[in-house]
Amino acid sequence: MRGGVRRGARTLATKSLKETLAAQIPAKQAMWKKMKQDHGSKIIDTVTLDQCIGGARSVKCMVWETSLLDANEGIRFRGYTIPELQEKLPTFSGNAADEPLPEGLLWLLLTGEIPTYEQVAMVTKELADRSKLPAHVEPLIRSFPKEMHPMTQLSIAVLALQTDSRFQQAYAAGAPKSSYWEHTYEDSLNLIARLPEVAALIYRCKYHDGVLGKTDPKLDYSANFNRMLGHVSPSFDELMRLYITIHSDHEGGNASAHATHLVGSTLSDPYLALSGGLNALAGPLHGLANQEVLGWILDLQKTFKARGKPVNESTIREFAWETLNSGQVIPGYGHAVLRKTDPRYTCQRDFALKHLPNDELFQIVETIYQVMPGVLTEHGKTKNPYPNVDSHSGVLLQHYGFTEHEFYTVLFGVGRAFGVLSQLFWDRALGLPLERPKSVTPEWIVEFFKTHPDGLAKP
Ligand SMILES: CC(=O)SCCNC(=O)CCNC(=O)[C@H](O)C(C)(C)COP(=O)(O)OP(=O)(O)OC[C@H]1O[C@@H](n2cnc3c(N)ncnc32)[C@H](O)[C@@H]1OP(=O)(O)O
Ligand SMILES: O=C([O-])CC(=O)C(=O)O
Repeated sequence: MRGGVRRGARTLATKSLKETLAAQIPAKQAMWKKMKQDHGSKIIDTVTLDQCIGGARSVKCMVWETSLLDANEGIRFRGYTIPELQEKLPTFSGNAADEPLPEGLLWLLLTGEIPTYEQVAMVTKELADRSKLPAHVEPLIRSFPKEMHPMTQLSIAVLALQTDSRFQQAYAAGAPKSSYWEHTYEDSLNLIARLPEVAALIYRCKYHDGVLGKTDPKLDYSANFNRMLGHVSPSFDELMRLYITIHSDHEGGNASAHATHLVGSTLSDPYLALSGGLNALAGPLHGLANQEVLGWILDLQKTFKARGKPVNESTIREFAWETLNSGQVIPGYGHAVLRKTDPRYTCQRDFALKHLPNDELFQIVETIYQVMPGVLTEHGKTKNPYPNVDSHSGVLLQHYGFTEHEFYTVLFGVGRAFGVLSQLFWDRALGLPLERPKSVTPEWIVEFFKTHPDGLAKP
């Protein structure tokens, strides 16, 4: 099936992505309506004071169609684990051993169905057709000061793309609620289509000569993104396909997904909503951890070179304790929900074992993996001493000469757009309401426990 995705043309019998979604909406709306009628007033969770103060960990209070996280197993995208996606989603070459195409994942996230090669080819073409930036965006990116963080640049650039928002235009023209899904679809696809050029412009202007590499209509989304960034290695194209796929979604409660969903619930358009999500992703406890991990590893190397010692289990342990004793976290380890090694870490490790087994930084990451769970367990604070996705991504990028680690979270942001915008589509198609949980003051809590010393009884 080599080249099938590139050359696949739409046959008359094949519905487009938008037509497929339009056909799904009535049944989905009916399903949720019935769910509310049958079970709407029943209790599915309770909230302790610890959860109220502690970032709402594990409180079930939002719906998310596109993925679900299990603390031990990790993420499932529309019910599929990462190895299952790698087995079932179309690849660029047609070789099943290669990495899935994010265009196929987008079809899956939106529709819940594994796409055919033909459907994936349609998405590749649709994204390419939508990719032209509004004229003012490129000069804006070129005007950013070099020292501005790439995530700040990305968030501003996404806001600047908003001048083209179909949702905003339709809303201002009085569009009915029943049509919101359509405008959200248009904005979300346009936004996903335009992110690679925006990200590549930020990268080329901040670190290089400001000139984008040439795209090729025969290539897919990820390979063309790499070309614009200035990378031409087919093996790096494979990594980019995997990278975007695994970073796309992590159920609804993570900070970038939740922020996008929250902002979108006010009927802000997808550009405003995604920018909010990207701002959350830019925090070091969330997506920025991938930049921090690489920084930590490079510091480790530098420190022990200066001390005349090799990087090995013993010096990694020493450096980890220095980090912990200075009151900092070990980036790339721990997780708000996961309690085992993140399967996104494992699949990146598998990629490294296949493509770069002898890479020096990969060997260091392997040794850190041997040492760190023990150190963090001895430290005794973190509930999860195992690595998360951010622990591995940087060393893979470094291997392909993508050394500017301050930029890594931008790549995460491009991937995350696939998941959060797919959900935003369903938020509007299902008419989900304004999000507005209840907060309480410390005085309210004190008063509450005066009258309910044991709290409320469990149902
Ligand atoms: C894509 C992603 O967002 S994946 C996460 C990326 N972030 C990182 O890798 C940063 C490092 N990790 C962390 O800071 C945390 O593990 C988080 C933010 C991811 C999760 O935070 P929480 O859910 O609060 O974790 P947990 O309940 O285990 O925290 C308990 C304590 O252990 C500490 N802890 C958690 N992870 C670590 C770590 N990697 N290093 C040191 N201490 C840690 C917490 O800071 C907290 O300390 P405190 O009681 O003094 O406040
Ligand atoms: O789930 C979380 O809280 C953080 C995370 O790993 C992600 O968003 O990818």
